[in-house]
This record gives sequence, C-alpha cells and structure tokens, in this order.
Amino acid sequence: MATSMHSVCGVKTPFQASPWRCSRFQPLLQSQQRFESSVSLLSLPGGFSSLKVSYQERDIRVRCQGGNLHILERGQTETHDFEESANELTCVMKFGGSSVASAERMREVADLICSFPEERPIIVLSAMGKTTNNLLQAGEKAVSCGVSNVNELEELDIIKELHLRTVCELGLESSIISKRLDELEQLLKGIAMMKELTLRTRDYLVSFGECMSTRIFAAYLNRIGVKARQYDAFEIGFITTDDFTNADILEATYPAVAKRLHDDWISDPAIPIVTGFLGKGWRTCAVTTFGRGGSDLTATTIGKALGLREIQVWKDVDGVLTCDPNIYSRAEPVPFLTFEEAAELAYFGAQVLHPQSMRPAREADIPVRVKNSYNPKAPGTLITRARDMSEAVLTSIVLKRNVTMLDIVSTRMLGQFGFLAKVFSIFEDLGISVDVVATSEVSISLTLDPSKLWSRELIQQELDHVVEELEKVAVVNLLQRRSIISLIGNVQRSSLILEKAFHVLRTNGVNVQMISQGASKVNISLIVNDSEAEQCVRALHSAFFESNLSDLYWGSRSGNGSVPTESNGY
Ligand SMILES: Nc1ncnc2c1ncn2[C@@H]1O[C@H](COP(=O)(O)OP(=O)(O)O)[C@@H](O)[C@H]1O
Ligand SMILES: N[C@@H](CC(=O)OP(=O)(O)O)C(=O)O
Repeated sequence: MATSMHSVCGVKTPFQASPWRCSRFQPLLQSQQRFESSVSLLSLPGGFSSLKVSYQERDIRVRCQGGNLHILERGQTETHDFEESANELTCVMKFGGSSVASAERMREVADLICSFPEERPIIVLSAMGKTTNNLLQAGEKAVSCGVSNVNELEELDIIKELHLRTVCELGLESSIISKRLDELEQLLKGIAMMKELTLRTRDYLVSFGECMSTRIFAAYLNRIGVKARQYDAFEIGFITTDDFTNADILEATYPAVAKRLHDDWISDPAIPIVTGFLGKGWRTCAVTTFGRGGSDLTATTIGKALGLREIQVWKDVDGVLTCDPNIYSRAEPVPFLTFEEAAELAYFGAQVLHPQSMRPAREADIPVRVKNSYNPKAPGTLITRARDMSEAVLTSIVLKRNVTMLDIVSTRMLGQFGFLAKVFSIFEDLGISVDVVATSEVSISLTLDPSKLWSRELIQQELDHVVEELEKVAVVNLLQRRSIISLIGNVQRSSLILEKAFHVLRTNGVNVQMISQGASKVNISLIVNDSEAEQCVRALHSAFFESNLSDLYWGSRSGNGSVPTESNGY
C-alpha cells in the first residue's frame, strides 16, 4: 500500500489519497459520510471493532481500536497511531456480585472507578452479592408455598432488606428500587398462583437483581457528582436467541449497542452503567440470560461492539488462579493467558470466567484484564491473543465435577464404517451436548456436558433414553459421578505434563478412566471418580506449581543427565 500523508481526526496518518467507502454498517454512519481521504474515522459511532471498507474496488478491512487504526489487507496488519478522541469511551469495567455486595463495596467500587481519571469507562454490574441465588430460591419456593405465603419467603426478605439498606446507607431515595421490589413480589405471587416456574419466568425473575444493582449504583455516582446513566441491557440492543437461561448473543447486538451507547455519550456524556447477564430474545422479546456468571460476556460484548482499548473484569480474587482457591488455598495468580487458554479454562469449569466470554474479545482482539476489586494493586491476569510460551508448561488445573460418562462399544465387527457417525447422530437427535471424547474404531468413551444437562434439566429419564437408543448399535456402560480434571497449558509439552501427572496420580493410587488431549493444543483432560478428584487437584498442584519443575525429569536424573531449566509451571 503506497503511503501518503492524510489527516485522520486531525492527526497526520499515512493513507492513500483516494475515497474510502464503507460497505458495512452504512446505516450507522453519521450523516452518511464517505471515507474520503480526510474523513474522520473516529466520527463514526462507537469506534467499531471492525469495519470493512472498499478502496479502489478492493475490500480492505479497517479496525479502529483504542489509539490505533489497524489496516488489514491480504493477511497483513499495518498499525497507525492516531490520537484518541477526547470524546471516546475507552474501556469496559465489569464488577461481579462480590464486588458490589454492600453499600460499603459500592462506595469502594465508585472510588476505584474515580481513581482512573484517564479512563472513560462503561460499567457493567452483576446483581448484589448472592441476590441471583436468592431470587432463584425464592422462585423455587414460590411454586409450592401458596400465594398468601409469598411475602413471608425468607429469600424475598433478604433481597428487600439488602437493597433497601444499601439505598439508605448510600443516602439515596428508596423510590429508585421500590417499584422493582413491588413487581418482584407480584411476580413471585404469580409463580405461586401458577404453581410453575418456567425457564422464561426464571430469566425474568433473576433480571431483578441486575436491574436493581445498576439503578442503585448509577444513583450513587450521580449523588457524589459523577454523572452516570443506567441502562437495562435488554433495552439497548442486546439481542439473543430465545434459549432462556442459556441464550446466545446475536450479531445484531454489536452495531445496536455501539450506536446507542456512543450516541448517548456524544450527546450527553455520562458513565453508562449497564446490567450484566441480560438480553432480549429476538422472537419473544422477553428477558433472557446468558447462563450463570454471564456478566463477563456482557462486558466483552460491549468491548467488541465499541472497539474499546481494554476489557476489565473485577472479581474477588487476584486474577485467574492456578486452580480453584476453594479446592486448594495455595492457588496462585496466573499473570498471562491467551484467549484460547482462558476459554478452555472457563469451558472446563473454572467459575472465574463465563465460558463464552472470551469469544467477542478474541474476535475483536481486545485484551481482557482480570483484577481484584478487593486488592486493586495486584497485577491480575492479562489475557491476550498470544503470549510467550517458551517457558510455559502448565498454566492452571480445572475441575468439573458430577460429570456423566458413557462407554460405548460397537456390537458390529471391526472395519465396518459409520459407527461414530451413528453414535453422534443419536446425540444430535436428542439435542445433547458432548464434552470430552476418546475413540477407537469400535468404541467411544465420552462425557456429557454437565452445564447443558443443568440448564436443560436432563434427568435420569432422559439419560435412560440416550442409553436405550445407543444400545441399538452398541454395548453401553453409563458411569455417573465422574470428574474431569483439565490440565490447561502448553500441550507442545504434553509428554512432560502427562509423565508428571501420571506419576502423581499413581502415587496417590488414582486410576484414570479416560484421557483426551484437545485439538485446541492447550488442554489435556483426565477423567477420575468424583470422590478422588479434589485430592488429585491438590496433589497435581503441589507437583506442578510448588516444586521445581526440573524434579519432573526423573528420566534425566537417572539417565542422560540433561536437566531442563523451567523453574515454574507458567
Ligand atoms: N481458577 C480460578 N481462578 C480464580 N478464581 C476461581 C478459579 N476457579 C474458581 N474460582 C472462583 O471464582 C470466583 C470468582 O468468580 P465469580 O464468583 O464469578 O466472580 P464475580 O462474581 O466477582 O464475577 C472466585 O472467588 C473463586 O472462588
Ligand atoms: N448475577 C448473575 C450474573 C453474573 O455474572 O454474576 P457474577 O458476576 O457475580 O458471577 C449470576 O449470579 O450468575
């Protein structure tokens, strides 16, 4: 690409002196301007994470992100610095339930936001503390408690008391949430009357948590002189599938959310405070949720929509840790992760990140920082597209409990084709998601995704049905109460990881029932009994993260004498 100097946002940037045309997002262009040589790209709403433009009849992809303009052509990326407009929103900061669990925590989070004066953030909030759990429990109880007993439900009391106390302690008017609390009580009475809690009603019920926390927090920021504006995500373009309790975000969300947040910001700047976890079903127009922990996904979606410089998720731990601290308290923060590692870790059960949350960040190549709102000075974990893997062995150990495993052995002879296809078509027909798989020509061992089972409430009856179908082509052994231990790390060193892992498991008398090395190259999964799983994680953690990795090379000690130099698991 020839380079001549042209002005983008008043900053000299090397560009071709020819018209640039936007072929996508046209409806969003302000005053339908074209990409002339001097057109201000930043005058586009929202600093899109990805724009496709035509230049001299060729399609060229341009991406505005943070202070950089990326030009992507024929697989090459050129980056040109230009000044970020003082008008742009810069980052998204998501605060989870533990970060906003009380008035005191809300004050601290407000101080934290104000301690970054250089940022113009969008704030995403979860429900306060354990509110989502309390709402769900209240809903379950309402099904059978009778309409007249609804206002005595313990969980409803806890929710009311927490929110009204918080409002009072922050010096706010209770009117900002009283309408929501009344509606909540009405809804619970409706559930009691109908004696059922559908998935759709469940989503509407839990939405009260985020709707109240964001209203309280926005009102508090305004009270202390920080201009803020509350948004219900389902009103500003978060469009999803109608899979209640487990909805997927649709593409239309990105331009819609970018336009709404950007336009409001430009016409009347105020920190946007957005409900996490919630969307709107595209057919039903009803409130949907992205599954537990879904506010992380709200944050990364906003990050992608607006092409922000950084996505921050603020938790109650010092970042992503080497294992679940509830299983082993000596877990340590992992300083760097790739999107792929983080996605795998989340998918295989690390509660710290929502399983789908890495997708938008990876697609838009926006760094995600996991930080501790209780300890903001801790560096946290930085998640990016690539990292230096030269020293990396094991990054983190993840445990997924209560998994169902199936051993399926073909009743037909070796060499007959179609067995795998037949087995997987049965799962497809029954709409059941498969998790870890190990195969040979005549047998398959696999686990069924427990989160999908949970959301679809796959019960014993349905499992029996799966087995019945599979038994038409195979001998089937159903094994329940199993755990998947996922070793997330550098699978280029799988022999080393496996050697060490199996040594640890053998010394602990644990028999591995299935093993699978993911195509992703960052994950090795081992299936063990539930009853042995936590002990295994602790032993593996000690071996990989608390001892010198050169101890791993038993062979080299007694054999060739070359001891590798890695000093820790990262
Ligand atoms: N590998 C891990 N790294 C960090 N935290 C983990 C890990 N596995 C499980 N956790 C749990 O995840 C919690 C943080 O996730 P979550 O509760 O969803 O945060 P928030 O509600 O603040 O968004 C931690 O308190 C920790 O108990
Ligand atoms: N409040 C929802 C959504 C969420 O993301 O929460 P948290 O950020 O506290 O995990 C939940 O509890 O699932």
